[in-house]
Amino acid sequence: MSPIGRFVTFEGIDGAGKSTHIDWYVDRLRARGIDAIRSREPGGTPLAERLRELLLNEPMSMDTELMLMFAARRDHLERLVRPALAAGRWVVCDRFTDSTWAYQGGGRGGSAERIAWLEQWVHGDLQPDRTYLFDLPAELAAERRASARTADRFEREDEAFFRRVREAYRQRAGQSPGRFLVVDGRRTIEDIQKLLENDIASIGI
Ligand SMILES: Nc1ncnc2c1ncn2[C@@H]1O[C@H](COP(=O)(O)OP(=O)(O)OP(=O)(O)O)[C@@H](O)[C@H]1O
Ligand SMILES: Cc1cn([C@H]2C[C@H](O)[C@@H](COP(=O)(O)O)O2)c(=O)[nH]c1=O
Repeated sequence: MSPIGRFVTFEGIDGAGKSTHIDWYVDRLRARGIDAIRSREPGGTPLAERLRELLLNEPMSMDTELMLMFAARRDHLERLVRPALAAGRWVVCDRFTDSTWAYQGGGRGGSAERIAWLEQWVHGDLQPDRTYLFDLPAELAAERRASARTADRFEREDEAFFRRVREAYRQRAGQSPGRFLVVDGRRTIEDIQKLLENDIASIGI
């Protein structure tokens, strides 16, 4: 019997700690003999990475941003995610459509109806099997970002924007408690790793 692929996503406001843990998580899966790949959105394919460059750096309207996010996602799904899952691989992805609900919906105040329509069109019933939401107050995330790197177009948004994004994420997690695991980003890296390690067993190995 062929192995079952799994789709795992990492979510959270910028600076909440996703990138710190995702490589470690993929390594832990591989140590258990799981064929896992890491990807990210926007991005993950040559075309989607080019769209990422634009999305993170080029000024654009809210609607253009929303449509480019989904254009990048469609390419990523067609060329990388769906083939990998069909081959029984695990795809561990830094952000997916929950980011769109949180940033373009919560942060920018975009129409929920449009996001829902695009979500249905672009990926139908495909949803992650597990989503880790790294939850951190906006002011703490801003402090962590400041010491880490140069800000892109999203990271230059003010604290009120990130408070709305965080709230939208928390609402999403409340709507799908079976899919989400909310990780308190204030915990130590070691504590978070223990939590993730324990969780891997619960998602079907
Ligand atoms: N649990 C933690 N405790 C203390 N510092 C942390 C913790 N997790 C991450 N950090 C630090 O916070 C900073 C931001 O973390 P990281 O880059 O992982 O965030 P991110 O959520 O991936 O952000 P982005 O979405 O913008 O890429 C880094 O300097 C990292 O070392
Ligand atoms: C998928 C997706 C992403 N974003 C935003 C969120 C982040 O600020 C950037 C990506 O940067 P990261 O360092 O890789 O986290 O893109 C968004 O607004 N909407 C989305 O759907």
